[in-house]
Amino acid sequence: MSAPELEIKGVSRVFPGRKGGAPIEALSPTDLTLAKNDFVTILGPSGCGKSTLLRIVAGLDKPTTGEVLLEGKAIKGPGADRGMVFQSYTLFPWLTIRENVGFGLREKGVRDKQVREAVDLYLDRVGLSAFADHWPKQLSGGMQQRTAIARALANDPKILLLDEPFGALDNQTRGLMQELLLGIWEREKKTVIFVTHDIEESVFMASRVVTMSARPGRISSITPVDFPHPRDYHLKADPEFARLRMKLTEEIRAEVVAAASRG
Ligand SMILES: Nc1ncnc2c1ncn2[C@@H]1O[C@H](COP(=O)(O)OP(=O)(O)OP(=O)(O)O)[C@@H](O)[C@H]1O
Repeated sequence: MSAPELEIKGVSRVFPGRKGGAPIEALSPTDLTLAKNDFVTILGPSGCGKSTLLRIVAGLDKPTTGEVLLEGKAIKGPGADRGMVFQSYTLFPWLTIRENVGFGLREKGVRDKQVREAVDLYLDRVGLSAFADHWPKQLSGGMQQRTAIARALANDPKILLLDEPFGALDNQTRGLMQELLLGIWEREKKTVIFVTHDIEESVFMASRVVTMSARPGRISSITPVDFPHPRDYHLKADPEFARLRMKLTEEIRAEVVAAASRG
């Protein structure tokens, strides 16, 4: 295996209980290592700590124990080396699509010409060149998420962190977005962590599917997904794809049933 790109080592998170209640162990000590160009999807029932783990990797939250290393360096806070895309549309409404995509680069003091080149390149990659001068509110949800992906990529991060990025989209748009993101990943070879509730999506996108169980959140399985690239929607009809989807459905189902019986 090549040198690890990201190492999650013994990372846990305990939140203080509300109003004197018992503390909440959102994440029990967790280890996960990603190689460069890995595409890991994280799948699990609601409340199993997926977002907590992603926020810690992003540097938006601090672990109670453990540490996260990116290319051997401990993560201490948010940084341009990690690009985030959330489920809710997070574009700046007062900036045009072009200005949104170029925002991070401008903040870093990159020269205008380079900003323009990067913005043009990534708007082209997500198919939004014709909308560069529109405002976010003039775009559909899918187009806003494409802009958010272009914005994350324009900063040339080492790793992309996506928290249910297609969760609010209709099924058709979602399928197209999956192919679009995979196409970009196949080309750019970024390292990706992608949180989703959707089992089919988790298999379609991933090199490895990590499942998590709740209370306290922990990794319950890691499933390699070896289908070749480029992948397109025909893969979803493949018998081996159906077998993996069923295996994960059963795992997650058992988790949800167990969590419900714990009350
Ligand atoms: N700031 C906080 N304070 C207290 N408890 C929190 C906080 N953030 C998360 N939790 C709790 O930690 C647990 C894990 O939450 P988290 O949002 O990471 O789960 P998740 O798997 O991403 O859920 P979902 O799929 O519903 O988004 C939950 O029980 C949640 O209520």
